Amino acid sequence: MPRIAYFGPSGTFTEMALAQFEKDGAFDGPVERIAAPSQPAALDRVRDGVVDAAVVPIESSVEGPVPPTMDALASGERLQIVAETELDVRFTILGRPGSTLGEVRTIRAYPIAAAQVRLWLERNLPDAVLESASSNAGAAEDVAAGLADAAVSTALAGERLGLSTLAASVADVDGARTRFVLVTRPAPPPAPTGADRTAVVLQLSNEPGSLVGAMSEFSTRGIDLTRIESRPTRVEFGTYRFFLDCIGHIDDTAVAEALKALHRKHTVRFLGSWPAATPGGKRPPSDVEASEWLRRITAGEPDGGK
Ligand SMILES: O=C(O)C(=O)C[C@]1(C(=O)O)C=C[C@@H](O)C=C1
Repeated sequence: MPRIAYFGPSGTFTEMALAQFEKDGAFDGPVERIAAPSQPAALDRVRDGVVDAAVVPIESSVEGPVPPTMDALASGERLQIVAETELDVRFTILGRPGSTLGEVRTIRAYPIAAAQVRLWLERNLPDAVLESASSNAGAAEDVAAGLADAAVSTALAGERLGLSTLAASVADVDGARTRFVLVTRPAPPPAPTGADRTAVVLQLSNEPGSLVGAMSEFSTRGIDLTRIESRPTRVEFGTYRFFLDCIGHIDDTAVAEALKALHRKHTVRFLGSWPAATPGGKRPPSDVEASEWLRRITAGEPDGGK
């Protein structure tokens, strides 16, 4: 049975994302779910071979990148993203049974969750002290242990721990979604579907124009970049890594050519090509017609007039 780590403890959105991958048939059969205390810990278990894969959150439509995931993918042994799924994110405010919202003096939240309910907290719990928790389900465990009065959490965590719902469907931004990825040790990427995403991390040489030059490897080939993030290298002040996502698969000639061109000049970490959960954006141009033209002219045949 495959062993799959996830950012836990049990009851996180990340566990729901793993359940979604299971439902979508990402694994051959049942899996053993293994909770990890953080995203880097989940990914290290993949590196150590303790688990076959890990599920981690990577991007929120409200808060953007999930930094611990990005940093853990950029350093250490290379891992590869093989699938993604997206979930609607609405939080449940949990308290101990019998408690009310009016009694809440301290509330715990995972920072990325807190940022998604800031306005709600200002309006509904203006005097409560906000404290940091290790995850959404970790916040609920803290309430169950008596460390805080309330948690910004999930309904699933509330059910598991027998807590009361003080407020349901809490979100500052309607339609908020988070994207989660399934990560394995390096392996041949899943076959192209025509609606794929490719991700790399670039370590650019510190020269004028190197970022523009890297971007132009994509733009001149008609490749649609869907995300650009920078994170400090943490080695030298003022040096950054760039995370780039584009539409297309490494089997698409345009994408492969762009990555080869980047590799010639910079350090490129390939994070994978995998099917996009919500197809969109412009596919890279096909290479079929141009290759056929090249074949004709090198075979001494008429060039087709184009
Ligand atoms: O999986 C969880 O429940 C988490 O605590 C993580 C996480 C995240 O890091 O984005 C997941 C979804 C929400 O966007 C808020 C928090």
